Amino acid sequence: MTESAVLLNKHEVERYLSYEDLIPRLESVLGKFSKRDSSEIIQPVRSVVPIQQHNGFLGVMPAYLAAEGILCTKMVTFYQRAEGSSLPSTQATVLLFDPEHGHVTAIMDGEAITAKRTAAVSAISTKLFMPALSKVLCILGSGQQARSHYDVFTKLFKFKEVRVWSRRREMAHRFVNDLQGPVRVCSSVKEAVMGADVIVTATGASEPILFGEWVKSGAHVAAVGACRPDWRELDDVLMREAVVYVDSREGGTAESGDIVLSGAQVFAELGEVINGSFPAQREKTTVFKSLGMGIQDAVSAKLVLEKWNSEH
Ligand SMILES: NC(=O)C1=CN([C@@H]2O[C@H](COP(=O)(O)OP(=O)(O)OC[C@H]3O[C@@H](n4cnc5c(N)ncnc54)[C@H](O)[C@@H]3O)[C@@H](O)[C@H]2O)C=CC1
Ligand SMILES: O=C(O)C1=NCCCC1
Repeated sequence: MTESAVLLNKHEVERYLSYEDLIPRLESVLGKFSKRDSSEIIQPVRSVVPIQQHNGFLGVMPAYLAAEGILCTKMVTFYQRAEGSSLPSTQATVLLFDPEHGHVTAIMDGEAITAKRTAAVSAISTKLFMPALSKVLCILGSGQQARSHYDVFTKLFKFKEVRVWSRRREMAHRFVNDLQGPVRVCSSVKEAVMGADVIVTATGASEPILFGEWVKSGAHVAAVGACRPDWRELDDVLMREAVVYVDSREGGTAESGDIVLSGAQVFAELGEVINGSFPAQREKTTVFKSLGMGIQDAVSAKLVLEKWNSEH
């Protein structure tokens, strides 16, 4: 008879998951993943079930990390919501298993994990690729990812100015009213991104909203949305002129409309830069195209469970 699984809600997951603990674990697992040693890590590209009738998708994201003893899967739904909907567009649950015996050890909220680990990975890309002496951060979007990116970026980096643009101006104001620091609300994407050193795109857009002609040469773009092969956030000019990094080459090729439809070449994975096998071309305009990976959820969930265990 196995012990019953630990159940952790969003509030608990948020409390146990700190960026200080998470970032080094993500760097380490991204580096390991890029070595493609299948005796160490198994993580297929996620399976996605379209729910066409309701403008949604269900993604299943399993991962096994042998050395760490982590067996995990996240189930995530993502919907294109009507503007003003009060429902979150991304919802998720994470299951951890005992790899030796196969039973479930923890069931936890995956929304907080998805928000924090995605922002933490973007922060890793920004640390590697942002221009020296970066002063201006711009965030496009005002949802869950915009918020987690704001939190970690302003914690880790010293920007002099933060700008935000959202499709509906009142949503941008609501976003800003919830924050401690000063943020400038911009009325167009162009106004928001002109001269910015670091740009985060975290929207539900399916057509390009960010155009290369507006992006300062040498800027870094962390592109988080457009996770379907026919969706875009970035235009062809930006995709073709920038040095493109991804979290996983397989994910980028299968799921990113920005990569597939622009015909842009992927230069390297984040893990390949972390391992030193590819350079960080900091002096060039760079795009980190994030799709999200099961291994990122797996190390995050393990961290949460470790913290919970240490208190119980
Ligand atoms: N790369 C990754 O690992 C992950 C990516 N995502 C993706 O990131 C994006 C943001 O996710 P959340 O913050 O959870 O969503 P959210 O619903 O909380 O926020 C979405 C934001 O995009 C804006 N938006 C929606 N449609 C738009 C359009 N057509 N043009 C411009 N803005 C638009 C909304 O007004 C809102 O500000 C989504 O595309 C989601 O699928 C989400 C989780 C992980
Ligand atoms: O990695 C994830 O989790 C997601 N990626 C893209 C779509 C929403 C969830």
